[in-house]
Amino acid sequence: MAPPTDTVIAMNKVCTRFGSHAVHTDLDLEVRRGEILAIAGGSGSGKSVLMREMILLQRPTSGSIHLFGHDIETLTPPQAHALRLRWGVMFQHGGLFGALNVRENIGLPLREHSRLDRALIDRIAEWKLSLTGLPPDAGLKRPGEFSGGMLKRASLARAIALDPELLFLDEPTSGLDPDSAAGVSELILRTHALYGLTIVIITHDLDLLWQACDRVAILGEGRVLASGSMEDLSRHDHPIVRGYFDGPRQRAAASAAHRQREMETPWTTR
Ligand SMILES: Nc1ncnc2c1ncn2[C@@H]1O[C@H](COP(=O)(O)OP(=O)(O)OP(=O)(O)O)[C@@H](O)[C@H]1O
Repeated sequence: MAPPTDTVIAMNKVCTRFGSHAVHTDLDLEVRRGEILAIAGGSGSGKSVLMREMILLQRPTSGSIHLFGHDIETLTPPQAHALRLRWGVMFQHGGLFGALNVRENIGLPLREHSRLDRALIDRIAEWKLSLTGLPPDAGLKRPGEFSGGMLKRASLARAIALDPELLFLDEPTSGLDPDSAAGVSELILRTHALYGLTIVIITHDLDLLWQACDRVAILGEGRVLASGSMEDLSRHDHPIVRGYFDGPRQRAAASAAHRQREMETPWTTR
């Protein structure tokens, strides 16, 4: 049966095996239109594999996946191509090409998938770059000249080059100092508010989970152990879920989120 129209991604009874190693054994997950959903879970719990399955880079061993209402098993190559244009992906390590400058990197999806001329593509790339808070001259630099936080911003600019409906962010704050991580977290919220996107984030970052995400799905034991808001999950008693709430770091992240909510800036009203 097709999922409801406000469901962007529906995964049912997904199993994923590599030889005898079962990564997902019975995984159900729904991504709803307009939400920011985080996928969290321990190392090796299958978060990246799950994302690769969502973006058609990998097939599950069994189970069903519907993307924008389309069963991936019945997709023709042109349908798969059309679907791929509806999402943008920010990879963990940026995925920018070192031989191109940052503006050319951001313009790459437009060069591949549109007939716009070079000058217009450059203008659009500069606009996307400015949305991420990078200075105008940043576009002429090579990715190798950027700090970790700047790379994440440039990579986000490329992910939104084609104005996607759906955005995948793989560890968007990993490896960043707390200030840069907070800046990227705020940028995610601003991008979400500006474009009304659906966003799927893979992250371990407690501050990001608390401050930016509508729902969090926690993976473990081959499935989604629990999903809901961080407030909902804080009442869950599975030991892996408790790991996100018990301990000084966990409590500090929760208190910071509560303080932030009280201050209520325009893009942190959730
Ligand atoms: N192509 C592959 N071939 C064989 N095993 C794989 C392959 N891709 C992933 N795996 C295995 O699947 C499991 C889940 O990997 P995955 O990268 O999804 O974990 P993760 O939750 O993203 O972990 P981390 O947080 O450390 O990045 C791991 O045991 C990994 O070794």
